Amino acid sequence: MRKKLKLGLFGFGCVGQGLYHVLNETHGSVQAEIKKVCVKNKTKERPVNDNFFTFDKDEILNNPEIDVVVELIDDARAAYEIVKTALLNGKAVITANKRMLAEHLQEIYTLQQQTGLPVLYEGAVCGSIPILRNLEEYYDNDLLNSIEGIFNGSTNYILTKVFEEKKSYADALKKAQELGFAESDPSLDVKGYDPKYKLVIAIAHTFGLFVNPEDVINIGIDKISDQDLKFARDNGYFIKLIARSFRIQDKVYGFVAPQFVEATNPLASVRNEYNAVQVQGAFAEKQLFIGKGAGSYPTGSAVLSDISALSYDYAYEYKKFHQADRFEFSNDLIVDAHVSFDDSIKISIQDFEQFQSGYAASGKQYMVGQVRLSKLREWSQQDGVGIILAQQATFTPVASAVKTEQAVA
Ligand SMILES: NC(=O)C1=CN([C@@H]2O[C@H](COP(=O)(O)OP(=O)(O)OC[C@H]3O[C@@H](n4cnc5c(N)ncnc54)[C@H](OP(=O)(O)O)[C@@H]3O)[C@@H](O)[C@H]2O)C=CC1
Ligand SMILES: N[C@@H](CC=O)C(=O)O
Repeated sequence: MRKKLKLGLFGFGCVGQGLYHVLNETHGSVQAEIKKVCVKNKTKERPVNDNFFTFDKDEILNNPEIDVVVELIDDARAAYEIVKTALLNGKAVITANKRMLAEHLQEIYTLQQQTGLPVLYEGAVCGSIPILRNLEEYYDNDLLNSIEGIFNGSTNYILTKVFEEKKSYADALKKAQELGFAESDPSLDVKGYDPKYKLVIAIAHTFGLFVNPEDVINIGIDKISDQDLKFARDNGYFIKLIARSFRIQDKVYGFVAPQFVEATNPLASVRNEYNAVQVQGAFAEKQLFIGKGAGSYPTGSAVLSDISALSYDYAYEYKKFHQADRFEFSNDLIVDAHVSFDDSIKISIQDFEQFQSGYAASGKQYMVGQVRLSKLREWSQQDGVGIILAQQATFTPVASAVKTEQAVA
């Protein structure tokens, strides 16, 4: 028997309004009713009756009639307090707040165990793509080797407009904001934080590992230059912001970085705000999910699906976390990268594990080769350094590179 759920909604912006509309469009097939919506700004005009709204969070959190809190606000710190209080007050939770989840996932897992109440968050990872429930249910017995793809709609939209339509970066970003794709602080998108938060959540459900987001390297698209775009076009490549995590023996690696991809790579044809997630299992091999990764209705539909799942008492079991395999997160990796930097910056051939080529043009230097991930993190934090991973980049654990060198010697 499906339960009829009484919802308390936090946030009535892009996603909150998307949920409101998709829930109304289901005409009762999802048995759920929004009882109250808590918002922040007292002077904002609302598209529905004012009686629907409150500015006092306790009107939802302390309301015994409400059994599910749907948290869709743009403030990760406030969201954490809402989610924690809701659980402690006996309410199930649905959230799309990837930053809050990534920063508190282990604690939220523990709170679920302690309270026996579920927290669902399909909308937090790649919008409308149903990846989390697939990782939990479909792939529960497959040994997964990697998960990677385009995890951010805004940057994919910007790259599409800049690369294919030759729009300016600033105009493309402005449009992504107007369309509701970008975060309230768009630097979270363009600097690669948002896809990193999603990757951290995906890692928990792929490898059963709770990783601190600060340990995961994120390089964004904000330093991609006209010269990089020209290089890509001249060679028949696209540039995509790729989040990836993979397992080599007992180590799990994960990072976000832009990469040159060949036109034949399936990710090259994923355009605008679409996202793509490629899962590789030991037995199923490669499978690719594509769908809208941002926007009001696509994300609203993922939240609606979580509401529907709650109506039949679905909860994540964190199956990979409970499996016997224990992995350790590591950044000790060597990758192939193109590095561009202003003349004033000190990067030399010796910084590379293996130097492949280099040249100087228009006051900038360009170097290509194999470099440690930790070096890329250091460089990515400096103004005037741009980093793009090579097409078909190889990823070599530092330990095995050292062993190979010793064997050669
Ligand atoms: N936009 C997208 O495509 C996607 C967004 N998300 C995530 O969903 C969440 C919401 O995003 P989005 O809808 O785009 O954000 P918006 O900026 O469009 O809306 C944010 C809403 O949160 C409300 N709000 C902010 N702080 C508080 C608070 N302390 N208490 C109550 N209400 C508050 C705002 O109130 P007010 O109306 O009064 O200003 C507003 O209604 C974010 O975590 C985002 O990362 C996830 C997937 C896709
Ligand atoms: N800002 C995010 C919104 C969805 O998660 C994105 O652009 O992907």
